[in-house]
Amino acid sequence: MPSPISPLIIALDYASLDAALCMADRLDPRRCRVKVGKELFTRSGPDILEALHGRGFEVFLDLKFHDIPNTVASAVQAAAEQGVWMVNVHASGGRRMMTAARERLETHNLDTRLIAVTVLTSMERSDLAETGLDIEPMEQVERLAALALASGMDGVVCSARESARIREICGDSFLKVTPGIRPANGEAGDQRRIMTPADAMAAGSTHLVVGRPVTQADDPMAALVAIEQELATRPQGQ
Ligand SMILES: O=c1ccn([C@@H]2O[C@H](COP(=O)(O)O)[C@@H](O)[C@H]2O)c(=O)[nH]1
Repeated sequence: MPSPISPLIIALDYASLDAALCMADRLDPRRCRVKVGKELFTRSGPDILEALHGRGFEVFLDLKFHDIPNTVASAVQAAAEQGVWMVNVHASGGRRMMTAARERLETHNLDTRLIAVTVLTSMERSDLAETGLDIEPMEQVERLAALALASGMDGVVCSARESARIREICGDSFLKVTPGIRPANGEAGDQRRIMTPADAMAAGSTHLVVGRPVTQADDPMAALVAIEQELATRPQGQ
């Protein structure tokens, strides 16, 4: 299947396979990738992956594995063997967990992108403090991104607010997959560290994850086209 040149990944956060495919059938796999998350996968199982692959989509399976190294490595292997383009783990699972996942993919010659979640985009400083980390999200994101790089990850999930800093620390080719994307004046909802699509790209994000701004819009296709136009018309060099 041809890789889309677009950085857009549409989050298919739906409660059924039929609802997700209804949306997918309006999308063009040459213009975006799609993301399958916990709700949809728990309800539909691997059938959704087969259906999306059959339609030509590259799929990011966003299950954020976080467990002991052997369990995570086996889950990552299972995802990759189902042909997903990208899968993720939590960087806070630590170096041995991430390394085990990387080694498992290499042992089985699986080329699925493997990335690690740093700090969820729904979290702000006060949320971190309640978990015992009384620091700015940026500090923890920097720490976990460096650990993810050292543990063989292809990139991280972070907010676009951290993309520029991660590019400095981890380089251009290290993927910065950024949810929390909101059009100007868009509703943040439960997200806390947000950015507009154009600003996120200018900051160095390599991929933009967009869910509700498209899927919950009155006219999802118009919302998607508006984002595509915002990206197409952003100033050169940004
Ligand atoms: O830190 C993270 C990690 C994952 N997500 C996922 O991205 C989408 C965002 O959806 P919106 O509707 O655009 O807010 C969603 O599937 C999350 O599970 C994230 O938001 N933040």
